[in-house]
Amino acid sequence: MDRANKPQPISSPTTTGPQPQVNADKDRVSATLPTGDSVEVLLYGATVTSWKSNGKERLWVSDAAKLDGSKPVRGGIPLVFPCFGPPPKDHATGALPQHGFARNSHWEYLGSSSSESGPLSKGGDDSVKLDFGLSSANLSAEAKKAWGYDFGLVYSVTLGKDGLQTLLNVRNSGTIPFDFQMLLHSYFSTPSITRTTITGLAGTTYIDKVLNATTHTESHTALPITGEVDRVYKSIPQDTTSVLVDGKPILDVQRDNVRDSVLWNPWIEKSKGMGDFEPKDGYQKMVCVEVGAVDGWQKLEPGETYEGGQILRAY
Ligand SMILES: O=P(O)(O)OC[C@H]1O[C@H](O)[C@H](O)[C@@H](O)[C@@H]1O
Repeated sequence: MDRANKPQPISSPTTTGPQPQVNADKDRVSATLPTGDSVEVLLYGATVTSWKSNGKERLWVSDAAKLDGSKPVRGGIPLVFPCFGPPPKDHATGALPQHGFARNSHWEYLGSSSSESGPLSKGGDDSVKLDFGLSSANLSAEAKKAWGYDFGLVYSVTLGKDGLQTLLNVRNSGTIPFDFQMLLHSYFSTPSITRTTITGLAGTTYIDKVLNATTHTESHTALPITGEVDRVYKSIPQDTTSVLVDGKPILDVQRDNVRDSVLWNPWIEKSKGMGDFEPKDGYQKMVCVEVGAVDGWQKLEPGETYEGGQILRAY
């Protein structure tokens, strides 16, 4: 399917009036709603690099992010699959790089569809869904050698009046089972990290990667971010984690069939150590709330599928 080269305005035969617009070229696909809300996805990594809602950019992307396919994008929503972090050496993913291969593989644009129903189309408003695919057949020789399973991924990015949904579908298309982890490594924009708090994690057990991977229980109803944070919250009972500024929500992150979330801000020293993190004080303007399945492994038998993701709502 080589539809990526042609611009693809879409229209629905059942409705009149302004319709969502979709444009695709060989590197990226973008969609804009009549309201002006928009999303942009780079085929490299199927990385969402922009989501504008009510006139505001909601994702943070580093000024030094590589968008040319030479390195995973520092910002937006990189996709982590089939391993999170550095994989354990004695595991089937052990030869893969940190966070796996999905974020640095070239995905195929599978096309768009519009819908008047679904979680982002309340009251019959149009939403637009963009589908992207990656399978063992179009993996680099290097990644295939490191992880030789037969799989198919479909990543659906749906822009609606009420928010953005990103959903990953994983299929085992081979004859032997495999284990995987997945994560949507979202970098959200905030006007000021010192005015930012995170809610919806209280009572949850987390691994603190800054404190030698020790286990703790979250005690804050509204968690301030006052230094480097790198935590894996496991089996979160609440559906939604929210980002607040001055005590008011700016964004809800709703887990969709996944139960874990990583909270990350590199703060001063870690930002200095990342060549693609600019400006160096950019840590003041971002926070990562990353939903996924990263506590242990998901096992897929031949022919089975798994689906998980997030629904984002901006205020
Ligand atoms: O630098 P990257 O490979 O993109 O990883 C960026 C970050 O991703 C996650 O949030 C991990 O929990 C962090 O430990 C890691 O530093």
